[in-house]
Amino acid sequence: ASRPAEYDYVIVGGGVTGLIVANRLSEDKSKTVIVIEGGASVDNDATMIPWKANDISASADLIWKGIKTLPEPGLNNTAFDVYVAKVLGGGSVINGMIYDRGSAADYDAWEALGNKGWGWKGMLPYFKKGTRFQPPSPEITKKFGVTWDPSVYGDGPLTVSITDTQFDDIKDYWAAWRATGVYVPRDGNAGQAYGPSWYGNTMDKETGRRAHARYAYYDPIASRRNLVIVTNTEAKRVILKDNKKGAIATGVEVTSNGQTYTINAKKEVILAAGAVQTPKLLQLSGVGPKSVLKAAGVKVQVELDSVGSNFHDHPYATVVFNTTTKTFPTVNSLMTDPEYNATQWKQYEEKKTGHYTYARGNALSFISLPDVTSGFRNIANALARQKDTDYLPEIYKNNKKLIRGAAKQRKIISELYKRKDAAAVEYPLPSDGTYGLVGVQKPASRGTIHINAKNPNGIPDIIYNAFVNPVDKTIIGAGLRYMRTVWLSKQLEKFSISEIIPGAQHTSDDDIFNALLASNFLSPTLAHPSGSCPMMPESDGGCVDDKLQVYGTQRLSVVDASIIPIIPSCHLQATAYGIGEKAADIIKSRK
Ligand SMILES: Cc1cc2nc3c(=O)[nH]c(=O)nc-3n(C[C@H](O)[C@H](O)[C@H](O)COP(=O)(O)OP(=O)(O)OC[C@H]3O[C@@H](n4cnc5c(N)ncnc54)[C@H](O)[C@@H]3O)c2cc1C
Repeated sequence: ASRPAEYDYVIVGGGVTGLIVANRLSEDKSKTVIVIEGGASVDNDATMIPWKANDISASADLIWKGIKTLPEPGLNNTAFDVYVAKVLGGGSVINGMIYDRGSAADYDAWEALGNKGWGWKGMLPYFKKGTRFQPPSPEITKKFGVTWDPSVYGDGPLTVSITDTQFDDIKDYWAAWRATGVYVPRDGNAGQAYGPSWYGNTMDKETGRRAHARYAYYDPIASRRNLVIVTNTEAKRVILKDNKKGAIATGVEVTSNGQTYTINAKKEVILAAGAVQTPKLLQLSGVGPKSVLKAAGVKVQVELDSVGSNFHDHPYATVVFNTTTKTFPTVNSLMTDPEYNATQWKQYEEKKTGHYTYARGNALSFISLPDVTSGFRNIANALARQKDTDYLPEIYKNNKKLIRGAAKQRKIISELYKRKDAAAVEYPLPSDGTYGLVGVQKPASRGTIHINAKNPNGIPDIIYNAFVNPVDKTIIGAGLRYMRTVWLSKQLEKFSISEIIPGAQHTSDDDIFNALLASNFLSPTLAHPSGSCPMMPESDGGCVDDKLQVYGTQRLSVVDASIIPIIPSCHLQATAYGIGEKAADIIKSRK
């Protein structure tokens, strides 16, 4: 109760982007900043020990409960869990810890959609500003041929490191990838995420701990008096007052311990609640599609169909192989050998090194469509030839702006499909190839997030429409056939690899897709929800402009993964860290 109820900046969501913006805005002692976070501040083994990043069940209490998709029409009408972090630090506290940026072409695509300054050149300074690279030891660097480009990291708060625990078998998988002849960048994070590359983890080698957004951006500055973080507090809606120039955001209504109160914003309300919750909050505040708001009994303040449109992620297939190895230790030894486990745990406790500092690996292959298949032009042309209204969600049907924006995206994606310097498929580069992944990096399908008419404050109606656009299915087929050529190459013969799921007998696109579907080995989400309040011109169905302001409003912005117009070909956190840094500068420079 002693807390003031008015701040210059009210930030909703203390996740990756929210905490970066909070840190940077509160650098100016004359500005007051509050962050409203639904989760708690938590440190436990699951959030601190890198190896635990492999075990999502260990952090099961740190997600928003019960969030699921509606039945997905492209996936046998199955409903899927949607993992959304509920903890101070957001997704970075529970994610897989890999730090990888997209290729230059990915961000240039954002700029091509009309977002000035959001291309690779505009993003790189912010990627650098946020990060500090901790290399592996000289011995490990030499033994495994690890490469990186120090010029694309800076001296920032987030440590990105490659652990000295690597497993010998990865050398064979690297050899198999090299033998394909694809381009091998020195560091995919230098705008060259096409080809196999080493990548760091969000980890601090000095402490052996996961480095997350709270660890990097809040703990070191927690004593600032002009920055307040309230945890276990949920934002319910943004308060918007009518104004001649559009609805003006004056504060946020929150609940905590059963009490509801308002926190006023003198300068700006900044939404950083993530790509699932931000569109919900906007709609509960009266900003969104009229039909959705009316059905839910919410008064329309700003009619904006783009809120909750353009929703997408990286849909993927899990592929299972039989492999054998005589090597010791392997990545699995911690689980299979109690004695080894005990020595590794001791080493971690005493020196903060060893197997427990290994998260989910340090190498990934992002591969262009021309490298994946000689039929890349047919796929690109099939997408380009689709009608502007094909395969789009209902809300697009009568909205010329949404259709126009979707058509522009489709054109850009089909061009990216023809380029060798932009990736269409992801394959982790493992030290054990038992579980493979074929990840669709530039999906053409689009979904929506809309508040539920019967229970607007509850779980929203979430649908990815994954694989509804047939082009995405084709990419799974082509992607798997290409992966087989790598996994069955001479370089990997010693592992006696054979395919179990979907099974080598399935060779056509349809066959592969249907077999994966029948085994439940397809998913619409790699926990990279994006795009649900896209940054694009308003006339193209955008939700925020390139200064991150919500159309039709004043003093209201979005800074999280919702603004991503087209998902980059990479895991998402590095991009979210970059967006957070850039967003802070944009907000600071407002007149
Ligand atoms: C399980 C999982 C695994 C992942 N694996 C990887 C990976 O290996 N590599 C990678 O690069 N990326 C990964 N990601 C994705 C990455 O973590 C996210 O892209 C990133 O965190 C997005 O940042 P954000 O700021 O948009 O949202 P978040 O970091 O999710 O932050 C949003 C915050 O807002 C809070 N919030 C939401 N609604 C409200 C409300 N109404 N009131 C108050 N607070 C609210 C949430 O509790 C949360 O803390 C993973 C994500 C998850 C969940």
